[in-house]
Amino acid sequence: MTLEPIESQAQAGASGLFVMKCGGSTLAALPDSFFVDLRELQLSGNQPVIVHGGGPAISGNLEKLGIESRFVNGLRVTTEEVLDVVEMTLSGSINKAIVRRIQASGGQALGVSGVDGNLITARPVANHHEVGLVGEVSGVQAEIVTGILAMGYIPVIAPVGVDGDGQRYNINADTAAGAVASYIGSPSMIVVTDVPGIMRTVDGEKVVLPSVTVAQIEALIENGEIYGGMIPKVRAAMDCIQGQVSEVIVVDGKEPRVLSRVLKGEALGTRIVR
Ligand SMILES: Nc1ncnc2c1ncn2[C@@H]1O[C@H](COP(=O)(O)OP(=O)(O)O)[C@@H](O)[C@H]1O
Ligand SMILES: CC(=O)N[C@@H](CCC(=O)OP(=O)(O)O)C(=O)O
Repeated sequence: MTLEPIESQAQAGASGLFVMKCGGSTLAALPDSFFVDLRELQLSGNQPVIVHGGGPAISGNLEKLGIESRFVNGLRVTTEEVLDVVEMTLSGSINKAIVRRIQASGGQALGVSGVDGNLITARPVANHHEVGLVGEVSGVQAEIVTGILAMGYIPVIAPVGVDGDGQRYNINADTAAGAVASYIGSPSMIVVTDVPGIMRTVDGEKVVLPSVTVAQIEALIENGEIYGGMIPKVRAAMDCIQGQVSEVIVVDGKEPRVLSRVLKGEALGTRIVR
């Protein structure tokens, strides 16, 4: 398999619209300068949309409450009892912590979960017999996202979905972010995590792949070089890289001014392209 660098394509496009997924692995470690960079991007006419995770915080809260938690293929087995903690953590403390950090940097943010205004509608995943109340996205009310942007706020979205009967679902944050990017027609999605990109071992050394195509990803999953928490990211990328979403970039949130550098097309992290 050859993995040649591929030139960056759309970045934020003319609209300045981009979706950023922020993983629970990195949220607490994000420096204040990350939010200053975000604020400056917003001031210069970009339209950031944030979808966040919070897996480690959910696991911590479940442990404190003595509720058992386990994952099947990267998805948390979710009962109603677990879902109470998932919703409390994602839509509550994590969502509001991000909103507060943006506001403290001088930016304007409005936090919602996928439940608010039926923003993210969901249905049970195919393997719901194994994982319980985990959802896949059946729709996104794009006009809520664009409406929040039009008011001058950065939408901060927690990945909890709802169906027509009012049933809640736990949605993997990478999956939710990819769906939001698709439905709002964002040219790119930036996945901010705790590693410098998608890595593989070459001559016994770990190297970051500057770019990978959707076809190459399958081989990397097959040979075990992509595993665990990276799997939902690349699967979400494969699902959303079509239509208007032309690239998904996986980057480390601790890299200085990572968002503006990625949007300028700098070779940082891994770009997943068609
Ligand atoms: N090929 C790979 N390159 C880089 N990281 C990988 C790879 N395969 C698996 N991973 C794992 O994926 C993790 C990121 O996923 P996860 O912990 O779920 O983060 P997040 O909370 O940001 O969603 C990395 O810390 C690393 O352990
Ligand atoms: C179904 C499922 O597994 N949902 C995730 C939602 C949070 C998430 O995805 O957070 P990260 O991005 O930090 O991993 C969970 O319960 O942990």
